[in-house]
Amino acid sequence: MLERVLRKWKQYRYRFVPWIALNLKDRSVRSVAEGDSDKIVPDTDVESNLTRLLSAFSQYDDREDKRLTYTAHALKAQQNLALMHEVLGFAVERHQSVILGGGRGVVVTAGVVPTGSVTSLYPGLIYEQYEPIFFQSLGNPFIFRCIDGLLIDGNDKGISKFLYRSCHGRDRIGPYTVCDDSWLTQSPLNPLSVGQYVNNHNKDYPANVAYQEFDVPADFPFHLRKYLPNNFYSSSFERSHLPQRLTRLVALVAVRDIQCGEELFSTYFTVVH
Ligand SMILES: C[S@@+](CC[C@H](N)C(=O)[O-])C[C@H]1O[C@@H](n2cnc3c(N)ncnc32)[C@H](O)[C@@H]1O
Repeated sequence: MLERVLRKWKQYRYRFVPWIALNLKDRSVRSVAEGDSDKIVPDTDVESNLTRLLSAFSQYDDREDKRLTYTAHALKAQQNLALMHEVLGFAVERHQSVILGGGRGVVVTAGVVPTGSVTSLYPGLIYEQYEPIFFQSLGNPFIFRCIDGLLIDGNDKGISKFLYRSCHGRDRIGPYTVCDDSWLTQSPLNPLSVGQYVNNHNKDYPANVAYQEFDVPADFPFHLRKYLPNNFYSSSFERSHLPQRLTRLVALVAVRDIQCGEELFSTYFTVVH
């Protein structure tokens, strides 16, 4: 009996550690097959969705990554939100959740999201299982666990914010940045980077998006990397013995059409069979 319980427990690829500890009684799970096959749509679709949108941002952007003034930053964020609507046919933004006590959530503020679209991305600093994340994880509800054990810290405050900014600066190549840190502000320059605010579904609000993990291939256009909201905690030198991936992204993919005004809800629990 105990063995069965333990086996079942180990099968959980729980996404948010503190949340699962407090809400076991409310759980409902999304099943995925063995391996990393949590694919809602082919990875190539995720990549083409992204490159289409990021290329549109890039067309209106300077090549070099200068620090913007507060006003210029806010204007660019608004411009990119409008471009998102134009290119993808919808826009999403942070908003008070419809769930009482649910804090912030993410809402479709324009257009309709077609099934299979990338609605948002889960931003943050990526840790290997053996890397030190203890202090960052204290009281932090934003640690996302990937199916293969990688952890993504999507907290936009405190030590998490400090570490992301520091790795963002470390990995600059001359004047160019290889990831985006504007998701740490109120106005992300890539409006997709709000997936960390998506709340867990409940019986009144079933899940309308699901997490899909995606490794960015080495031939991803360099000039678009500055819009990607993830980076590794360890440097490329420290990672030289590991599988080569530019970064890990977690896309929240629509599992049905989502209308304007609806909030996005995911499933924080995933069982791998
Ligand atoms: C990843 S964060 C999501 C963003 C969060 N709502 C916020 O305001 O920052 C996870 C936390 O959101 C809250 N949350 C998520 N789903 C919820 C739900 N269905 N009902 C109430 N609170 C929820 C819990 O506090 C959880 O620890």
